[in-house]
Amino acid sequence: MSIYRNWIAGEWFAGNDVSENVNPSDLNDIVGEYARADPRQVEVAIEAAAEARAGWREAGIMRRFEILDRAGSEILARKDELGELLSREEGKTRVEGVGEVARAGNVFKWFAGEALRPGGELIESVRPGLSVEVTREPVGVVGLITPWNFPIAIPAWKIAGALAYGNTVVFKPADSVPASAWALTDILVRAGVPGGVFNLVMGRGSVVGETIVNHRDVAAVSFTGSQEVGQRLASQLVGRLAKVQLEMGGKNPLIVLDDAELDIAVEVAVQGAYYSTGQRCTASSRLIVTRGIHDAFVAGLTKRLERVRVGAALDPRTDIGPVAEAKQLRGNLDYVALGQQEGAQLVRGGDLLERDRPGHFMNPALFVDARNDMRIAREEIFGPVACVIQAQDYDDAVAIANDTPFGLSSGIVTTSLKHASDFKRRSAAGMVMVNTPTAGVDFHVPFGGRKSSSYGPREQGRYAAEFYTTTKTAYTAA
Ligand SMILES: NC(=O)C1=CN([C@@H]2O[C@H](COP(=O)(O)OP(=O)(O)OC[C@H]3O[C@@H](n4cnc5c(N)ncnc54)[C@H](OP(=O)(O)O)[C@@H]3O)[C@@H](O)[C@H]2O)C=CC1
Ligand SMILES: O=C(O)CCC(=O)C(=O)O
Repeated sequence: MSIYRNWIAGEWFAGNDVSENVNPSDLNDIVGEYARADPRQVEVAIEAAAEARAGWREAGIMRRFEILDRAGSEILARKDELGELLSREEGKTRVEGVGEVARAGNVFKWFAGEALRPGGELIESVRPGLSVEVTREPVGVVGLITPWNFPIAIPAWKIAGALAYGNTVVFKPADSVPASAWALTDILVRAGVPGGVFNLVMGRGSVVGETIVNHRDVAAVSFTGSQEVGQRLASQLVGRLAKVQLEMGGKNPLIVLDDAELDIAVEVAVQGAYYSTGQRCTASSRLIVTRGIHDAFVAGLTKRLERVRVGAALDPRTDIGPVAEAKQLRGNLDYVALGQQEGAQLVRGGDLLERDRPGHFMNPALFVDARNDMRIAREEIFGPVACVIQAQDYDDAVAIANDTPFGLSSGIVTTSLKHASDFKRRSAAGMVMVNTPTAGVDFHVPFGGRKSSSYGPREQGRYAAEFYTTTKTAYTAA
């Protein structure tokens, strides 16, 4: 098996250490072997990115547009093949894998256009005879650190944004899912991204990630992953006055009101809580249900879960693939045990599933009689585990929904326009959904949350410019 290499300073570099990319649907299937960059190689990548800054700025917006657009076109043209690769390495179903690749392609197309959109303002000065221009400039070398749950879409929205606004990039994907990151790099290289402007450094966070975060030439770091790591990185980065953007966990509430249409409520809950194996920071892990509909909702959801098929990611009959990693599976099972110790009632699933091939399969777990102060209701589990919390009425439901250390996404299922409008206003989350799952977002609008979920400016859409650029105010005397 040939070893996939890192792209550093315009060349493919081998390494002394290699990671095996294992298919979570079949632990005997090795997707590929990927070189891990050593600290010196990461430094070379950063130095190359620093040197490439001026040339990339001068290359101009048409060149940026062409490269990003070309990359987007190839990603879209190869979405089935790349989607299959993604599903093989991460475990989401083929439909989800292909959908994620299409999203990545569209992200590149959108940011290609963004490179061309006019920026800046010409403002009258308060002093006669002066004019003021406010323009945006790239921040410089940007480090991008991404997680395993969206192996191509998250890298895409960070890389495309960084490059569109004229920055150079050092990109570190999660060690367990390098295949999609490598394929994306290969596409960018063939799309014509100049040497040094974009660098791929695969490997472990403790080695590659730390080197990026602590290097003085890295002006900004965009990170998606756990709150624990994100918070630590932020203090290191702020300590040396670098810019930082964090997208971390969620404990997203889905409120179901008495007036909800039951079928819609059940479907929105199943999709939001369990699809993609619950491995989305936007997953609905707290189902907050008012008294009048509670029993019917629990019965409907339990029945619906009987029809959900857990299986190999590439089996067309599968609704929910395996858990992506052994460590994550162990964590999920520990939370299932903890929930029972805390007094919540496990009404379905939560156990390991045997398939014909060895894989990280578990039955989606549903708890009822949970309280919002239980750890299963406060901590991000990041797996197919959801709990139902009963609320007295709408106001009680909103109070419970907002009582969380997180604030990424929230949802409500209701036929009441009054409650829907009110909830959009009162929800303490960065994204609010009405009659649609808390997970699954558009690629051209801001993404991010509040409290412990996010830190720094929003990702995606035009709002991405806040992180990837810095403003300059110029005064000219007539
Ligand atoms: N919001 C989200 O989308 C995500 C949330 N999570 C949450 O985090 C939990 C743990 O998942 P996990 O993958 O371990 O998340 P991590 O936060 O450990 O990993 C996210 C990224 O950060 C890197 N990293 C880890 N340590 C460092 C470091 N010291 N310096 C720089 N980079 C570092 C990782 O590298 P590597 O893994 O390669 O070593 C990976 O690329 C999940 O159970 C879930 O709760 C996880 C993923 C995504
Ligand atoms: O829900 C989505 O579409 C995006 C989720 C996401 O970005 C994440 O889980 O990290």
